[in-house]
Amino acid sequence: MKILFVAAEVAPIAKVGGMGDVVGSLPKILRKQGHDVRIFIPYYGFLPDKLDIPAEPIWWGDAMGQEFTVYSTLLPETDIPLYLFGHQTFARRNIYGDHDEYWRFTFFANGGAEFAWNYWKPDIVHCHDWHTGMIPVWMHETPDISTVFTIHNLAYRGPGRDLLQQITWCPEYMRGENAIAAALHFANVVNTVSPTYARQIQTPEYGEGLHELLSWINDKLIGIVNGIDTDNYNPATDRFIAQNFTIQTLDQRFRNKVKLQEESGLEINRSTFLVGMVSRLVEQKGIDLVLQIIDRFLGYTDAQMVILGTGDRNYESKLWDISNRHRGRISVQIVHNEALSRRLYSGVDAFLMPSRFEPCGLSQLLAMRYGAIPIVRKTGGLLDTVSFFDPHNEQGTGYCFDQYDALDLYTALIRAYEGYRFKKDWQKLQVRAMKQDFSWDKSAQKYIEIYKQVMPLVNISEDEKQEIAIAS
Ligand SMILES: Nc1ncnc2c1ncn2[C@@H]1O[C@H](COP(=O)(O)OP(=O)(O)O[C@H]2O[C@H](CO)[C@@H](O)[C@H](O)[C@H]2O)[C@@H](O)[C@H]1O
Repeated sequence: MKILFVAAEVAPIAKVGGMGDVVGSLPKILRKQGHDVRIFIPYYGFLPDKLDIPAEPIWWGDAMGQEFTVYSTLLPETDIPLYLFGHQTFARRNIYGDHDEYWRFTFFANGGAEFAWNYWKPDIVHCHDWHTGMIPVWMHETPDISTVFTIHNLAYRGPGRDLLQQITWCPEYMRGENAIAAALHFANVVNTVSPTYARQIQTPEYGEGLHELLSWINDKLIGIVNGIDTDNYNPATDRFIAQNFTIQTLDQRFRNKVKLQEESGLEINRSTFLVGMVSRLVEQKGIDLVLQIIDRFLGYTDAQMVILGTGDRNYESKLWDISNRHRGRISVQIVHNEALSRRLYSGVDAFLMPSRFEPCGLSQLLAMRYGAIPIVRKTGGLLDTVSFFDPHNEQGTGYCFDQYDALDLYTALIRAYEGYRFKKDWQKLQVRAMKQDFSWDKSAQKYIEIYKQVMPLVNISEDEKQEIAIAS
């Protein structure tokens, strides 16, 4: 099958959060399975620092009354063709946060559709989040291209219908009040990134105002849990961490902790309980709960914390204030730093993720991969990927709490703090967490199934049709 991924982010060259990880890792597995997967992203101003891009474009196009160019290169260290949508609106060095965000990503999506119609025609355009929400609308009358739309974050719904009508071709028949809603109506299949979240978004509490529409389309809505790139994120070979280790050499892991304490200005002590967070600092991630309990937690225990993240100014400055009050006990790093994130995953004892909602979450998977025990709220993908630690039966992989409530979080943190004193049990818990299979293998298979389901009939050869008939 020929599949074009269209997205605003791709790791490792243009990543803000988890969507970038997915777009950077799933295509590798799909290509290994013999599918021709290619990626289309904006040509951001910082990309020439990160990869070789030929000076000459491969294609010129028009969308929304503007000309654009497309450049062709490869995703670093892969054979995946990467197409860059070139226009000066993307020449800036940031991905998000500008006043014209709705315009420029709708323009990008339109460019992606033009590219798929006119230059490299895929069987399926796989669209990611609101930035690409209009593609299923534009494509739905193209008989030889189908669309899959993945919701990584429903909280961002993109431009409303009025703006879309002003800036782009928004056909009369289009339904949906914003870019995401339009995608939900017109994509051939919609998925989100865990089964629990796929159910939750059909309720008013999690549906961001779209729960009725999501329930209505539920026969084409599925949840597929994310994987991680286990070659790239491997504690045995990771070149960014101080000490490589495996399950067999877990006793060496403390060197990463000491290094992290040193690097973050914390008191160096390998037996102090160290909790970490790597997160976008936004409402979704439960930062307000953390702010409510942090003084008490540091006051009543001798634990330490390292927080790495960027996001809302308000959260950034409150965390910064706290770090000034508890010097040597908590380190707050307001930067986006991939290498430091790996040193954090490999050095902390426990990893905190008290999300208000969580479509899947990759950070808890990375934490487990690196032997850090997750402390999570039981919601969305966190519920699907972290199981309750039961020391008596030696089961479970982390500490979980139910309610979005500061006391519940505090109790879970204290349980983990106490649990850490029982070194043997803790080590068994680490081994169980590290043994979990978070590779893409199973989930990639599920994506292949949905691609097959929506494969345009006109693109299927007679032989393949016969195979399908036999199989069904
Ligand atoms: N300051 C920083 N420095 C370095 N690295 C940082 C960082 N802040 C975050 N990261 C990295 O960004 C990624 C975050 O991924 P998550 O999936 O946990 O959350 P996110 O909300 O961004 O993703 C959304 O999309 C993904 C993908 O579908 C869903 O899993 C998730 O639930 C949904 O909210 C991790 O790789 C993490 O290490």
